[in-house]
Amino acid sequence: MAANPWLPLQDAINLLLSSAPLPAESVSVPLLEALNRVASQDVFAPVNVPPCDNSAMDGYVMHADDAQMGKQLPVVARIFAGDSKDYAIARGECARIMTGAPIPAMCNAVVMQEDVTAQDDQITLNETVGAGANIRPVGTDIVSGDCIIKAGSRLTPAHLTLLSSLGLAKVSVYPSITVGLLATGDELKAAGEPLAKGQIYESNRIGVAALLHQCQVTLIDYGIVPDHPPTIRETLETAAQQCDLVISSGGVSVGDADFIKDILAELGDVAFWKVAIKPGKPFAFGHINNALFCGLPGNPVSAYVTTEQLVFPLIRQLQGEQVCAHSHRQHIPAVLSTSIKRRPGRLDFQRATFHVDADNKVVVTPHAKQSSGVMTGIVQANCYMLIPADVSELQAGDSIMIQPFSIWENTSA
Ligand SMILES: Nc1nc2c(c(=O)[nH]1)N[C@H]1C(S)=C(S)[C@@H](COP(=O)(O)OP(=O)(O)OC[C@H]3O[C@@H](n4cnc5c(N)ncnc54)[C@H](O)[C@@H]3O)O[C@H]1N2
Ligand code: MOO
Repeated sequence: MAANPWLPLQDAINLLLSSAPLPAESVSVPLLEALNRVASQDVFAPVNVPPCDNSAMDGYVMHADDAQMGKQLPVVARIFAGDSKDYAIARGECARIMTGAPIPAMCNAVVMQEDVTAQDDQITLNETVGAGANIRPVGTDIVSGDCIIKAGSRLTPAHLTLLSSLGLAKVSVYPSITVGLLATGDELKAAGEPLAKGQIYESNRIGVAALLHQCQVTLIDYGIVPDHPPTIRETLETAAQQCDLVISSGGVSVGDADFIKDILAELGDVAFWKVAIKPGKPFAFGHINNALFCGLPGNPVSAYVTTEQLVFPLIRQLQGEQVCAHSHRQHIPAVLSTSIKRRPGRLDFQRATFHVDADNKVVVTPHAKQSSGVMTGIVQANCYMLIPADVSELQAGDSIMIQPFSIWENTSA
């Protein structure tokens, strides 16, 4: 047997990614329904944005030769945003212009109204400006024909705003994937039920479901399943028929009621089930017929961390993103505020809090309680602090990488 039978995280993610086919189909949906989904086609701009040169300020528009301090100019027109008239503004004249209004022919400078003295229909300039001042030229943002969104990009509110600015009401995205969730364990009770001795409230399904909401999957809840192999088998078979991916929690370690790996091996295959991360070492991955299967550890923090570190990259690729095993999350360097001693062997995702100090240094402090049953640690933290597998000791002042919570690396193609 190998000295370290646990799979390094990168290898585990690479195995997950190599099992995740990219979606083939595409659906066109209204923009708001596309939020957090993945573009299935490159999007090319059908128009220029802005469509014409326009004013960036409320002020006065003129030829730049007239935009000299002390100059007096008659105001011969008022131009509003959306105005389609062709104004003829001669040299030695100007027009009142509002933000967003088209720049008339022969004019090439706008002076802000704060920089003029206006009286009756005449202004005196208190500033000199050059050609192009306060003008947003046609196509500054987007030139017609530009590729503005690449296939494989996850669509954010900014993408939707951009698409809308081009007059597009729909966008092509990859179809939703269906994910089944179940929690195994005789001790688990649903909220609202009384607890008998030794029982606990089940919390992993809601935590995982809430995390997966961020990737817009269709969820099917298979509930709490007792540690009874025939019932687990039957639930997994049903879920595998109905879902692209089935996720269970609990029963994946080595206890006498940990049946998940054996049932997975019976119904399909186990690609791996031990990953060198802490928390989250027992994590089973495999197939049941055409469905992919992830068996999360039962401890709530372990289930949460493995969802973020292992299930997310898998789902993102299943949804059409091209995911990179080592940069699917944003990492930033930080300075450790305290010394740490620990048992090496697994990449540790310690729950921690970072802040930026007076010298602009990012300083990170691990949470006092690192047990994989302590969910308050995650709630109170704002990042994971990553201690490499081979490190057993760190000193205050050492440099260390952190992953801020809820910020994904932009791996868009
Ligand atoms: N001899 C060994 N024991 C354990 C090992 C090991 O390597 N050797 N690994 C430990 C690690 S690390 C973890 S993580 C856990 C994972 O075990 P399981 O996936 O089999 O999970 P369970 O035993 O079913 O449950 C663990 C723990 O979590 C509670 N739990 C389970 N499901 C839920 C849920 N849906 N909501 C809330 N809490 C849940 C459960 O009651 C247990 O307390 O194994 C270690 N053991
Ligand atoms: O890996 Mo377990 O998840 O350490 O508690």
